[in-house]
Amino acid sequence: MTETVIKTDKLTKRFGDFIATNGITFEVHKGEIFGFLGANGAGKTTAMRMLCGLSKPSSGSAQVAGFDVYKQTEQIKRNIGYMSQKFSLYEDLTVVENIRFFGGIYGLSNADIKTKSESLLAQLGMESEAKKLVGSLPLGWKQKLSFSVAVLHRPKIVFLDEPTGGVDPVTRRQFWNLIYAAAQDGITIFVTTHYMDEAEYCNRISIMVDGKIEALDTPRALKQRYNTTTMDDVFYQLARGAKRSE
Ligand SMILES: Nc1ncnc2c1ncn2[C@@H]1O[C@H](COP(=O)(O)OP(=O)(O)OP(=O)(O)O)[C@@H](O)[C@H]1O
Repeated sequence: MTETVIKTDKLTKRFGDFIATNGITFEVHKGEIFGFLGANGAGKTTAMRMLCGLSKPSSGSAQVAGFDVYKQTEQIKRNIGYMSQKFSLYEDLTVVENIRFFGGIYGLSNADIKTKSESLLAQLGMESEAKKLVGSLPLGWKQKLSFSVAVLHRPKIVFLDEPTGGVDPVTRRQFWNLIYAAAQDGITIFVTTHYMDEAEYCNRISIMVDGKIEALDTPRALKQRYNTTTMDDVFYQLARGAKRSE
């Protein structure tokens, strides 16, 4: 039977009178690559912050890795990885110092950190960059490194908020190879993106419009339902009626 690692029921976040995330209900399964799409301001980051235990919902319920988002936020944080375009590594530490630092935060032993950093650097082909400052690396490398660090402690789920923003298609493709490898290892991937080619790489996608999930299915089923051949067009058909966009 498929294991459910995220389960929400009418999850809602209000800011005063404004409903940023409006009653979303969905499930994500173990090892799935789940795309969380929506136009700017649709409510994706707000929803993701609640799932990561960083923001308390106004109403509804959610369990992440089996833990409750109201009462068990510390357990949630220990079982997830998180990466956003805005939060990255320490630019003034070297590659290997960053790996050591985050390994320590995640509670890995020194021996484990050493083995993991060697295999991580080999996987990324970054052995000769180990002693370089992260700040001196190209953005695409930083993002790949940042992802690898976010899964260093082998979390059950990794949340990625627009992880590939601003990099070229080749680098984005390489980044997705890392995502596939992590998913193969049983890590569930929850990813927001504005790139529709990336949406195609997901097992299932939800599309949010003005705080609500308007569609949720495989890319293939969504294209059939909206009678089109591209995710771009599915997205456009759903999002064109959106009242919010920034
Ligand atoms: N702390 C807050 N107080 C008031 N309004 C907020 C707050 N955080 C977010 N919002 C509003 O909630 C709405 C949803 O924002 P959110 O950042 O979740 O959207 P998003 O789908 O992640 O958009 P983007 O793709 O631009 O990151 C926006 O209209 C935003 O202005």
